[in-house]
Amino acid sequence: MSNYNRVFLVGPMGAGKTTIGKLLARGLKLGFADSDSEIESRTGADIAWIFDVEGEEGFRNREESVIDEMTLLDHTVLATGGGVVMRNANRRVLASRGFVIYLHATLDEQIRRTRGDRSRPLLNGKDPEATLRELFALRDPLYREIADHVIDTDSSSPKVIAQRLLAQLP
Ligand SMILES: Nc1ncnc2c1ncn2[C@@H]1O[C@H](COP(=O)(O)OP(=O)(O)OP(=O)(O)O)[C@@H](O)[C@H]1O
Ligand SMILES: O=C(O)C1=C[C@@H](O)[C@@H](O)[C@H](O)C1
Ligand SMILES: [Mg+2]
Repeated sequence: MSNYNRVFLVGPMGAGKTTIGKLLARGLKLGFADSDSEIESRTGADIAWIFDVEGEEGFRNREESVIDEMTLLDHTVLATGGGVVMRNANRRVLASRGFVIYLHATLDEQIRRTRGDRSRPLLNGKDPEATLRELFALRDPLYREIADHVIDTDSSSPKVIAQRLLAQLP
């Protein structure tokens, strides 16, 4: 994988966008950025707080403006939030401004990787597994719609997946 200027990672919660993104950026000698972290540092509050106070709509508004800016950063691997594909405007800029990689994880693996982590407000309800299932049914086609490349993350470590991406991509 060479000559990549902007790489955007999409996929569900627990797919490894943040974890693999850092390794991939190192391998590509690119910078790394994460839209969730950027939203938190701009707001001065964590995502759970933003959902509490401003609701999901408030978070999505912040996310849309951060995505519009960050998809213009050159020499960067950008890890996005799991719900980024819910807005048309985000899908449009991701698809048109860089190389989009969909990190795919099965529902079972999403459940395993997110269990007990309270930092994802959408999973703090009564039945996080049902929520992950519903979100995945809705979003999987949208991740695929904008992806230039899809990689399965279920059965390998983040390090191996990053290496595989470095070797596989055109
Ligand atoms: N391939 C993998 N194998 C095993 N564990 C993994 C793998 N990828 C990620 N993980 C683990 O799953 C958890 C979630 O990973 P990470 O935070 O990178 O996901 P994410 O896609 O950025 O999620 P979000 O959309 O919520 O930001 C972390 O504890 C990470 O170490
Ligand atoms: O899947 C989602 O909708 C989310 C995923 C996280 O990355 C955060 O962006 C936030 O918790 C919402
Ligand atoms: Mg992340």
